[in-house]
Amino acid sequence: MWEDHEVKKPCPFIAVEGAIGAGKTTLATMLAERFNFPLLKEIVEENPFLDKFYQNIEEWAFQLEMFFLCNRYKQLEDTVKNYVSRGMPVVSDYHIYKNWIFAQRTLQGNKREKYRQIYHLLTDDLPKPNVIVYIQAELATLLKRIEKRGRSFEQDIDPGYLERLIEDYETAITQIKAREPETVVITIDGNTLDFVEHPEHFEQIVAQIKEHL
Ligand SMILES: Nc1ncnc2c1ncn2[C@@H]1O[C@H](COP(=O)(O)OP(=O)(O)O)[C@@H](O)[C@H]1O
Ligand SMILES: Nc1nc2c(ncn2[C@H]2C[C@H](O)[C@@H](COP(=O)(O)O)O2)c(=O)[nH]1
Repeated sequence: MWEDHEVKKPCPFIAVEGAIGAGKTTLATMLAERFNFPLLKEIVEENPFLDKFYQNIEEWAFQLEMFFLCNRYKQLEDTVKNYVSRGMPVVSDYHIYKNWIFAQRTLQGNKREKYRQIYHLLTDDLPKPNVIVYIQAELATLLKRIEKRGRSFEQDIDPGYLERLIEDYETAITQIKAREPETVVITIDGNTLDFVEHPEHFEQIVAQIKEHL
């Protein structure tokens, strides 16, 4: 149980967010290790639609978004059962809202409306993270990191798509701040803070998070 407080604060459910390649998985893994919290990690490599999606977004968007949604729903259901409902902290490399951020960008018309209804049915009653670590990164940074990560199906991602996602994330974070004032949002400058190469940058982030735990 999480009972390490003089003033009662909620048990940490931390989500690391940011656009593709911002450094979510890397930072979430480092934070989980540092705080000794269980890590909830995105399933990417086994996704059967990602490759096809990047070749033809319009054709494959609905299948891909549904696959991500169902996978994350199952993962979060397990996380709630195993950790959150038992008062145990957890760190995740995504927020469930990510599904809707992407779906608004990739789906149109009837399919978007069908997806919206299913998204709300599945997620409205799920516990949401109470701390969001948002890694803000510009296009040049994302492109560099995507190249560094080297997944073949991501190497030809349209920079315009990434640019729009950067804007979508900015909008989404602003909306979350307004809608959920109780959620702590910590914004990290992913362009200048290099927590991979510079341990002192990581320590800076840890100190910022500790203030809210
Ligand atoms: N702050 C950083 N500085 C330098 N390289 C980074 C940084 N964060 C992540 N990386 C590298 O960039 C690539 C993408 O990071 P990753 O954590 O997979 O991003 P995301 O999960 O947001 O898509 C990886 O190769 C990782 O090692
Ligand atoms: N269309 C969507 N694509 C998604 C979603 N979640 C992840 N992704 C893509 C983006 C990357 O190519 C890859 C891994 O994601 P990272 O954010 O960890 O880089 O999968 C989604 O919900 N919809």
